[in-house]
Amino acid sequence: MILEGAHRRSIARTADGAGVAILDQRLLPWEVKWVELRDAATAAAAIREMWTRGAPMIGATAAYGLAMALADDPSDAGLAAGYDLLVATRPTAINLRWALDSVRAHVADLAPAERAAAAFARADAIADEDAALCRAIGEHGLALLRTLHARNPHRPLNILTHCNAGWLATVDYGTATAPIYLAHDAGIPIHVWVDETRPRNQGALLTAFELANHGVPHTLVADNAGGLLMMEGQVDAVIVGTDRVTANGDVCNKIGTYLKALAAHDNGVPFYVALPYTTFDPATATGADIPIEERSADEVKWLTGPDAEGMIRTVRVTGSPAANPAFDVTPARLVTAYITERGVLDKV
Ligand SMILES: CSC[C@H]1O[C@H](OP(=O)(O)O)[C@H](O)[C@@H]1O
Repeated sequence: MILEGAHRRSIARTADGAGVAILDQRLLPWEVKWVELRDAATAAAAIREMWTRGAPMIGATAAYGLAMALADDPSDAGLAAGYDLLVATRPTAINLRWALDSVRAHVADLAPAERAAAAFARADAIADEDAALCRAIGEHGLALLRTLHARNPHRPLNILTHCNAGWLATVDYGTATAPIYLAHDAGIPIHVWVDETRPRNQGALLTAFELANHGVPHTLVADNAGGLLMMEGQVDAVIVGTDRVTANGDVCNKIGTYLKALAAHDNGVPFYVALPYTTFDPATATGADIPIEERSADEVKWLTGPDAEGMIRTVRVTGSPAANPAFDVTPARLVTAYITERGVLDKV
């Protein structure tokens, strides 16, 4: 099912203002289902179990989750318990901690009776700011894509992306996809190679869904195809999102990103990382210091999707042991530039 319109806001306050509505991304693209989160425990489950995902998106969700915690218990103990519950959901994306720290700082000195409303207001501001940041990333990235396309103006610009760094991973526009959307809308012929992104298949299920919804030409490929495509000259640039960029510019992103960066470096293909300031972590020195989330081995061993009758089923591919690191680290030396809301920077 295609959503009406193209990119859109992926989180919104409920009508009564007491909760938030998010898309259950585990069901996409087969079913478009908005679910309401009305307490901190449900918000934590939504993040931990990846009903919703993407660094800025889990930051916004956690911010609202802390506001809901304070609506239930505005005491210092309630603030601490809500913070601890939500910050423990996923360790790698710095946006989660950044957003929780921001809300906590905003309310800590307030009287308990004032905390929930102030926390919701701060969460609203975080969400609105993210949409604006991603739009600005798109504007700066658009200028870059115009320059790249001018080198071969008689054919579409070919971009490869990994995982989903789209409007589903943020409040709107996306980070890696924002320049793609704006370039398409500006009439620049663009085509996207979409890495399927095993094992959670965010590319196959989410990025392909987003691009189809926006009418952007794209081709789904196996994660291992990117190196050949670059060697054959079929990729003009790689653009990815990120979950954390450290003080020295190392980039933590979905598992497999590092291998794309190596292939890009070996083939002289520019490798760009798109991020808002909320994903930059100057307090962490290098990528070696980032906690890499290890998710359930079942994500590698099981597959979920519609059967011939359209029923969503999960099947086990193997009974063998499996390992499932969810992220890797691309050294700064392999990054051509960072596409940010402040511009395209050769270092952060
Ligand atoms: C714009 S942040 C997107 C970033 O988050 C994804 O991770 P996950 O799907 O596990 O939340 C992936 O690393 C994307 O690049």
